[in-house]
Amino acid sequence: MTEEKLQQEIGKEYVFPKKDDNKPVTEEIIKKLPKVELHCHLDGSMRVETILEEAERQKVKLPADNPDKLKKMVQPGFDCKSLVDYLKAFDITLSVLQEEEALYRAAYELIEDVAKENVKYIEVRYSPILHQKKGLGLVDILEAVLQGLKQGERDFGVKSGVIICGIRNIDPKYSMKLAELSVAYKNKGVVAFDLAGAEEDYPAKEHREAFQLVLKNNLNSTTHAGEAYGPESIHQAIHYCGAHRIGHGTRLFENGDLLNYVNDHRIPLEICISSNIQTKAVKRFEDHPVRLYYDLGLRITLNTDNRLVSDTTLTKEFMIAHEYYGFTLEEIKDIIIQSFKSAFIPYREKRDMLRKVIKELEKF
Ligand SMILES: O=c1[nH]cnc2c1ncn2[C@H]1C[C@H](O)[C@@H](CO)O1
Ligand SMILES: [Zn+2]
Repeated sequence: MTEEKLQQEIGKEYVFPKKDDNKPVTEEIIKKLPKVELHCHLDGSMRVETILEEAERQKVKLPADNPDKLKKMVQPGFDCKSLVDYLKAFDITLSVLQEEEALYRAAYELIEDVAKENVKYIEVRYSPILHQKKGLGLVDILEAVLQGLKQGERDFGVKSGVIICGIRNIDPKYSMKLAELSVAYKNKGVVAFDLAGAEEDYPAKEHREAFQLVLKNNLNSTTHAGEAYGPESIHQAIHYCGAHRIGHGTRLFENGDLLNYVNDHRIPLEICISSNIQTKAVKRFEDHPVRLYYDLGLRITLNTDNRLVSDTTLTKEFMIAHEYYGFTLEEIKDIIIQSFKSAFIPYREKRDMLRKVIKELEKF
């Protein structure tokens, strides 16, 4: 999109600012910065070795029996054609996530993994209804993950919250059940309700009853939107479902009026750059609107989406932000602070956490 076209769309004069912060940005530094992750799917972020071991333990047949081959099958990479194509990888991860032991392990290991890159707080999302193939109940599926996360916090010091996902392409009556589960676990580990899955042909407003229940019970919500469909999808997420944050929001720039609304209301965007290139939300890294969003003052956060499926880490995502869009160290620290501000943590607790984080960030 040309600069002129952008200005027409956004309805305000847009000037690309010059940045004169010359501090080096290296993987080593980014890894050490205290970070927060708000958009990370449990079933997309397992270790490949764990999938193999769990398959053996549970006698589940996988389409490949060694880590390299299996990786190729669960990492669609940049040749992936669409979101629907990308989501096929989850058939494999979900095949070994149908027992409490495996759910506990996946949650625990995710905390161990993110601790290695100094993530201080993570919101882990998944959809319990996708884990019922062996007959587990929704509460057991949630408890297993909560226990894994808690043990992870004890061992590695990373705090976390669960976001429960309804699925767009599954009957909305199940979203309602998941919304009820989310409300029942409010202040007991669940921090929000979300809607994931195939976006095109499955509008969020079909699930608005679930969102209404969540809202009326004073629980947070976020919605995947503007990833495989245009800004109309983001409009629905906000105005029909009352989403407090937007998952991706990649195509928000196509509607300047809505973009201004999102900006004015400080609605955070959970941006996942690598995932967006893979699902073809944007064609090339160069085309991603993250720089534009930041410069316009939108509240943005950087995330992995799926550590295994997208073959990434939060450190990698920040390095991409630096290498492709010129984010400086000061800007990266600013995004980290914005991310903390966007977390679904009670205000006073968040304020205290933020103070500590800012002190730590000042050392870099
Ligand atoms: O980027 C995504 N967009 C929409 N749905 C997604 C994305 N990543 C994962 N999912 C789906 C697949 C998982 O099974 C489900 C719950 O984590 O959410
Ligand atoms: Zn996602």
